[in-house]
Amino acid sequence: MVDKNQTIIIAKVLTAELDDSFLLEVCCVKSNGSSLQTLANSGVCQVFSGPEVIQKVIDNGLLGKSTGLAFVDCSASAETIGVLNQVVDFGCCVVLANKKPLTVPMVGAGLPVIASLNHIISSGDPVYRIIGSLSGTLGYVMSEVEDGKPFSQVVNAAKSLGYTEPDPRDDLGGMDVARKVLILARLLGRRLNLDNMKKIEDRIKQVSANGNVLRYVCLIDDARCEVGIQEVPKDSALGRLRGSDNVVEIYSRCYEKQPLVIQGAGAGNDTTAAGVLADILDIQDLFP
Ligand SMILES: NC(=O)C1=CN([C@@H]2O[C@H](COP(=O)(O)OP(=O)(O)OC[C@H]3O[C@@H](n4cnc5c(N)ncnc54)[C@H](OP(=O)(O)O)[C@@H]3O)[C@@H](O)[C@H]2O)C=CC1
Ligand SMILES: N[C@@H](CC=O)C(=O)O
Repeated sequence: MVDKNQTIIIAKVLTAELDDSFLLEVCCVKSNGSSLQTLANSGVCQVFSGPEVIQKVIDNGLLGKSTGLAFVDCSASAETIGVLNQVVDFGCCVVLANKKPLTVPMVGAGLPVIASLNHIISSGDPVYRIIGSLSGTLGYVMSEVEDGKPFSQVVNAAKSLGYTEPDPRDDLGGMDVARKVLILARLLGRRLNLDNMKKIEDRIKQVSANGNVLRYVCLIDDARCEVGIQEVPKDSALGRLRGSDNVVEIYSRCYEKQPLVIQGAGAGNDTTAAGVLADILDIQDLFP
């Protein structure tokens, strides 16, 4: 286990399961804002400081596929990309919540968006269009501001509820959604980069009194891959979204008139942790 400053190495990592009570202790230390160093006397682990320890773990072959250990990146950092490349080269299985490497992490937190899309793709069903709202933070902010709450108060609440990225500007500026959409477009075989994404102009001021609402919408079709604020009917699937819910509609040959719809909580610590755990369990069949 690694945070920005320390690495914990469990003594019997290759032979024994991680003890639940120790895991709980680690969670308590982190949520109290204390240092992992406080666990040094637990007798369960050794605690090291500095990034070079991770390199030692890699060099000692602890992260090869044959060890049965997976590498799980729950940071929001681009600094992990070098380590990720190395462990992938060793044949180690990787699970990502981190979107900065721009390769298949979770999209929609615990929602089965990637799994459903992979299912459609592997059945040979061509996907024509994906439309959705994929930011728990922006969904929450928009519906709370609609209800008359002040923007700054709502953004603070979104952060304390665990919806935002560590730096909420990633959500508010649309970059977090842009990463998710790029990841989906790449799954469809589109060779795009973040620079290719078109940002629709801010149209907040133009919302009329005709029953429409603003939603941060993402759209992928043959011609477009775009994210931005759109005015949508209040009674549409997107308009009805409340709180941190995400919704994704997938249109394919089989789902031509009635799209496959995935909807539910798209941000939050619990749903994200459940999604990471599901991904870890999914890869266990790959181990000998
Ligand atoms: N919250 C959500 O609803 C969802 C989040 N995600 C993704 O999960 C990731 C984490 O989000 P969240 O849990 O909210 O963020 P937090 O800031 O709460 O947690 C990030 C953790 O990563 C650690 N970390 C940061 N940089 C490094 C590094 N270079 N090496 C090792 N550890 C590092 C931090 O260490 P330290 O404690 O020392 O700061 C911290 O413990 C993000 O990529 C986000 O996009 C995905 C889906 C939903
Ligand atoms: N910050 C993200 C969390 C999930 O990726 C969001 O608000 O949707």
